[in-house]
Amino acid sequence: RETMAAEPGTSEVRPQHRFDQDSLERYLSSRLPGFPRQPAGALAVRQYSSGQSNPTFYLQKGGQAFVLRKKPHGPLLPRAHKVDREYRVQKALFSAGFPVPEPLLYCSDVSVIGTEFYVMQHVQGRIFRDISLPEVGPAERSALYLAMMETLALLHSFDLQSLGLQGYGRGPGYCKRQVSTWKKQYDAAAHTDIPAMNKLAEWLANNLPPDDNEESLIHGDFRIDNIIFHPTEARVLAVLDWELSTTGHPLADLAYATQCYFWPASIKGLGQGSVLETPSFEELISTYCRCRRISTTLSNFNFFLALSYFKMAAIAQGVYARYLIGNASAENSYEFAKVVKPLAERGLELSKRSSFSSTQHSISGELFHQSRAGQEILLKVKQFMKQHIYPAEEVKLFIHLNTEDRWKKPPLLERLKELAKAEGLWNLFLPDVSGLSQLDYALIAEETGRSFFAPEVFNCHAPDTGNMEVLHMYGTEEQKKKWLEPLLEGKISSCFCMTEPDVASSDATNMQCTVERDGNSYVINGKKWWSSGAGNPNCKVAIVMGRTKNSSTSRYKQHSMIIVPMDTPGLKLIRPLSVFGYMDEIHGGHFEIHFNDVRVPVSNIILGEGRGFEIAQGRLGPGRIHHCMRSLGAAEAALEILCRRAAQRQTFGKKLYQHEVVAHWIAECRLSIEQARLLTLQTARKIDMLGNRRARKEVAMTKVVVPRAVLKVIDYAVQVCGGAGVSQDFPLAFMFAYIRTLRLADGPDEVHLSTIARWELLDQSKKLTAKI
Ligand SMILES: Cc1cc2nc3c(=O)[nH]c(=O)nc-3n(C[C@H](O)[C@H](O)[C@H](O)COP(=O)(O)OP(=O)(O)OC[C@H]3O[C@@H](n4cnc5c(N)ncnc54)[C@H](O)[C@@H]3O)c2cc1C
Repeated sequence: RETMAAEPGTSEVRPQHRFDQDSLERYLSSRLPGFPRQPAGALAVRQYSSGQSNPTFYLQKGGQAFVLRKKPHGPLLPRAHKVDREYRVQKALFSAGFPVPEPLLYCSDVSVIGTEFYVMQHVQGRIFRDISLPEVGPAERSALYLAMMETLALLHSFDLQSLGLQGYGRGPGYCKRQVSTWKKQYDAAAHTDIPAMNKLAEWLANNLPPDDNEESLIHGDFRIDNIIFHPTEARVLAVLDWELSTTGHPLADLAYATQCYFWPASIKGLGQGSVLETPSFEELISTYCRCRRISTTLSNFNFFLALSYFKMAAIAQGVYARYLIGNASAENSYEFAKVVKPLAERGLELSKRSSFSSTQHSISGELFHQSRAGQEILLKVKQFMKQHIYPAEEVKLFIHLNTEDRWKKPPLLERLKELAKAEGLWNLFLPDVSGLSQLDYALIAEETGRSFFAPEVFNCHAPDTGNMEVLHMYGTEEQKKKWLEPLLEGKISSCFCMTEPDVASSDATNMQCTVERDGNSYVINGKKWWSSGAGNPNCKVAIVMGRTKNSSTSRYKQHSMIIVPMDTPGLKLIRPLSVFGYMDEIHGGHFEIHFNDVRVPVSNIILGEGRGFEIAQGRLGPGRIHHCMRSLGAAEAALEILCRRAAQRQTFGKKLYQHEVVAHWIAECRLSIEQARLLTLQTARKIDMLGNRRARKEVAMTKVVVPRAVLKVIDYAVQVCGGAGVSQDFPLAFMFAYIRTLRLADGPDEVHLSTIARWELLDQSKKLTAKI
């Protein structure tokens, strides 16, 4: 016989499952197209160790691999082990493009290997036996679980008729039948009395859901270890083990797939031992509901979870019964006797829970009411981050920063942008386009701020956001068509040129750059620096602020903003500026730009001569809040790094977090983040209710408080990580450099503090006047 390349998870065929391999080989040679005929007697067979029901075998001959599933030998429980049904459902699903192994041949002739069997294609990929997926990082784990949920939603979306599976199930009343089937199976296999099992059966029978006539194709055993994933991507290649598939209520599959979140701590070791923390239960539910376009508030989900536990308990009892008669297909079958009672007890407990929904509650979520659309988009963004952005960051994007192409946009970033756009996660920062409030968007911005790359993927990154706001609010139709539209589509990017090297620009009236009318043109002369994004190869336009000669005496009416295409003669990129040594290439860097007689048409002026300060005020309010929320996302990411490191490393006989000083730092970080977030949300709400101008004091307060709070968190995280914290192995140094600039950019702290004091004094004087 052939020596077999090792197939993970297989062993020699167990004695009780042996069959006539020569007979099988002869049969396959004559019936299975493409099965290698020569040399005879070379078929190698191994048995998969997992799976408690229909024994499954790995077949190999002539470099080709197949999988065979058969009924077990000996007496069997009624209605179980129907391999012909498995074959039929796989065939229908494969034809519909659903990920299942291609079924190749079914044999009802028991004379071949002693029982019915079928053969399917062998799919090469990853199977995770431990549901907590310890072999992958949190981002990949989330991505894999979310892919699994999307696949489940796809399964439930099929129309039975179009699959040709009419009559596959037994009609309406699935839940009722399930309760009675599993009760019968349990009774047939039970060897001791377990009161919780009886009570649970009774509760289920008396609390059947009113919509028990729903009929979708359901899998019946939908778990992560029944899925083959792509070898490197978070993509489902095949769903296995269709023995329990039928038609019925889809929430039964969903509850079964998410039961691990409620798994009793006392049961360990049956592939379900650890509680899954990432992704959360809510995320799985919301992914599923989004894909099926149903509400995330699931009524009667307690019934389905209780049913799941009842079924698990009955299956465990059945496996144990088969073990007692020597007919179980896995080696650890005897352990199943111990789990029946705790499973039944957990089922009873779950039956009493009143509601399950995917709405996540946090202190800020309860105090600040998000719109329904805001909640949904936030959840979609969270999933997108987990499914696409974190895995991309882990494997590709950070590596790109160290290549010679680092000033170019990595193609992966462009692909992610397309994906985000297709999902409608695009231009969320602009209320008139997204329909979101500032409060809604503030929470979304925080989520995207966890990654350096995410804001751009969602077309929500500075300075484009601010420039788009300017053009949207103040641009002419022609300006909008020419520049706003391609910016909104993400086809081009832009920069904003206000700060100058030769004058203190926190007082913008110092500005020296001139914008002078000359016939049908404006001519721009001057030097700018810190023009963020100007080095992006896609940066096609700048909004430039400069001094215009006019008759007004007000210091704040001497300046104008004007649109300057980057390829206008006379505009020259002089040099990129570094930020604590970082060039920030992926965001297009920060450039010094000189303008020498740069001539643009008069139609490029925005709003009109002398209106520059007016525009700057309108531009900076919401933008500052978004920056602050994004940086809170970075603070959360830094605190996560801090806590992980504190739990991993040990000094002087204790884990780092066990030293009280480190524990206090952790607490301080949490205090800072919560306080800063509450202020930011409060400001966002005020902008929503009263507009930018009336929220100026709050905007200034937020702009001072948040960067300070976030820097404090990052600094503690650096301290706890030791030398690693300032190295390229951790993102903390880059985070620190970036957040530190927020205490200068968009106005230094001192300017904002002066603003706050001015408004405070004004408010106090109003109070005094009111008292008099
Ligand atoms: C990473 C980064 C990106 C940037 N991106 C852009 C961009 O895209 N476009 C753009 O135009 N600019 C950008 N800037 C520039 C930024 O907005 C300016 O640096 C900022 O406005 C301060 O101006 P300045 O550097 O000229 O500092 P100055 O005005 O010289 O101020 C220096 C210091 O003086 C003190 N000071 C100032 N005013 C007062 C006061 N009233 N009371 C007490 N002390 C005071 C403060 O401590 C202040 O930090 C960016 C800056 C950085 C670091």
